[in-house]
Amino acid sequence: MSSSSLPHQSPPAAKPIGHLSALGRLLPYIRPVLPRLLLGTFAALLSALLSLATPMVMRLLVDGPLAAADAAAVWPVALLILALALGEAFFVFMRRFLVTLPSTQVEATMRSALYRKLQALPVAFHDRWQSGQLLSRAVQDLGMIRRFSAFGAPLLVVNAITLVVGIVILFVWSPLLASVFVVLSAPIVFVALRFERRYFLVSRAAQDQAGDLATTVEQSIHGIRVLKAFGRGRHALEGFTSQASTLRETEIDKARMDGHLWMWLTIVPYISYAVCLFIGVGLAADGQLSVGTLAAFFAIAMVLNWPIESIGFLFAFLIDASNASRRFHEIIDSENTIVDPAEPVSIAQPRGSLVFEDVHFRYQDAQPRERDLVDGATLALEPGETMALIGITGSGKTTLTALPTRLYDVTGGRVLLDGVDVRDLSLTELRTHVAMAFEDATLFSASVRDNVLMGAPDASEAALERALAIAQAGFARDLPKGLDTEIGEEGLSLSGGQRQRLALARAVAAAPAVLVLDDPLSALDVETEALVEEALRSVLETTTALIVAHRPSTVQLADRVALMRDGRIDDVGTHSELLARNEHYRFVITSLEETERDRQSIETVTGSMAAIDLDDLNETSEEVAR
Ligand SMILES: Nc1ncnc2c1ncn2[C@@H]1O[C@H](COP(=O)(O)OP(=O)(O)OP(=O)(O)O)[C@@H](O)[C@H]1O
Repeated sequence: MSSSSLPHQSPPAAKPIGHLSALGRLLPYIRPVLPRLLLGTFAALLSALLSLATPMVMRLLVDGPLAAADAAAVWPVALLILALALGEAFFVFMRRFLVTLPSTQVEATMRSALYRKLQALPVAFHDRWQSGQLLSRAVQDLGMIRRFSAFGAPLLVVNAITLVVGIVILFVWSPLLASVFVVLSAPIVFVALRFERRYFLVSRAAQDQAGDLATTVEQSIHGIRVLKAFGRGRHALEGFTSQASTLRETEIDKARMDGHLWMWLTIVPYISYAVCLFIGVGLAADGQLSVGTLAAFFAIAMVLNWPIESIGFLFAFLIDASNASRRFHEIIDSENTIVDPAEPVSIAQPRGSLVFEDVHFRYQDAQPRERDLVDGATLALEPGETMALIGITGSGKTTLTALPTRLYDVTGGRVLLDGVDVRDLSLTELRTHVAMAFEDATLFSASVRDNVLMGAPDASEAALERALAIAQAGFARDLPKGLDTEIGEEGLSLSGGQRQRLALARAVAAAPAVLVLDDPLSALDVETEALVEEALRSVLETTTALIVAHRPSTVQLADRVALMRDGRIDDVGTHSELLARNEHYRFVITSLEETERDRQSIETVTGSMAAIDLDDLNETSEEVAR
């Protein structure tokens, strides 16, 4: 899927909800730490109010001891100003101390909630969302929300209150000067509104672009072997650089808008001060205003300078945080369609009968005119039966095998386990009864033991040994720390065949009633595959198995074979029955045999090449050269 077609990547055309509503949605996460955050905000408010008190004391100083030339009276006032400054510093410290802890807790709680949701959301959700978009929400957006709750929000509240209190003081001292100051500062509101409209879109675009960039990094690291093998490093770098410069331009756009707003927020108040100074000096000269009041008026106006100037970045901060909240809630609000039923049925002793009953399935992004990918598949597996599933590529085999464990839900028909619709079982119980191994064997950054026992953490050591033996994964014991060896991210330090064998051991260790294997032996060489198949027979005697087969030898492992064609089960029977009666089956088997022959010849050639002595090769080439 092309990245540009993903719905979450482009900024929304219109604001779905306002900034305050978007931030209000964070309340459930903030509520537990709200008292402490409010206390921090209160400390910040006290420090701001103390900063306003200083000019008031100065006014007393100028109109009192200074006007009366009373030097002795200056000292107590100076000490009072010092005390106010110390008080202000103390409350600044208290604000930081009080808000840091709760804001990190908000971030951690939200991150856990996001991770829990991502785990619960169905595979169909993950098909549509790029990993980088999820990653950037989990890291960048939540960091933004933490900083806003610790710093932005308290400062916004405090600065707003400081501004109001400061303006009220100005009005008390000189209604005329205060009115001039307020009226001349009014254009700031229009500038801010214009800024809000434009900044909202650019801020959202930057956050989405950061997500795209994270996706690119993730993909290139994930696919580093392919990039290196095909010499595509430069191409990947060019793509990354182009994305990075797009993000840079967007960030510059943001900074430019911020800078413009900041400029107006600086210019406009200073024009107001200049006019006020002009009028104020006139008033003082006429004796309508004391010199102390005029000095204090400007001292207050200067204190208000910061709350006014900070509106710019705090407003930008608020928009960034509200966008971060929207992006977070886009995940949290995603509907999880694959959930436990209201009243789950339980199967105490599963026998392992698996039935597909007129099953239909189509992916979410399928076009309306396309037929269903699984288009009325009906298939019954008896308890303990091993059924191979074959068909030409794209016939829907992998998709069908994803339905019993509810990786996807059927869009029509039913999948029954021991006669119970799989949607009526709790997901935990269902996935205990049905285990899967995929062709693409994913392992985690954990020990071999933890990887294998993922589906059965309480399994005994004997069960673990048995699973490893069946999957021919004895090599794991020879790793540096045996089964406690940590395997690298996604098991990339192991060979493809080794990873597949561990993934198969994981499915076997889960001791399920039904085993669904989607071509899990494809990376094994012929001999190892034969050994695994032989060992699997012992498991498969008691376990129902549905095995997607791409090799004739896997087909022979099965009791019966189901032939899938155009999303339906075309025929079911033993290998020889189908060979005798079904032409399409013969065609599929022939093509599997041809593919297998090609594979074996490649293996033989690779094996012989490995056996050639390099000295012989050198001698031969020298002879050829001669
Ligand atoms: N997550 C997905 N979203 C949309 N379409 C998908 C998705 N996964 C598979 N498809 C499409 O479904 C079709 C059938 O895929 P599926 O993997 O089930 O076939 P298959 O028979 O297992 O093929 P193969 O033998 O090559 O593995 C393909 O055309 C594929 O493009």
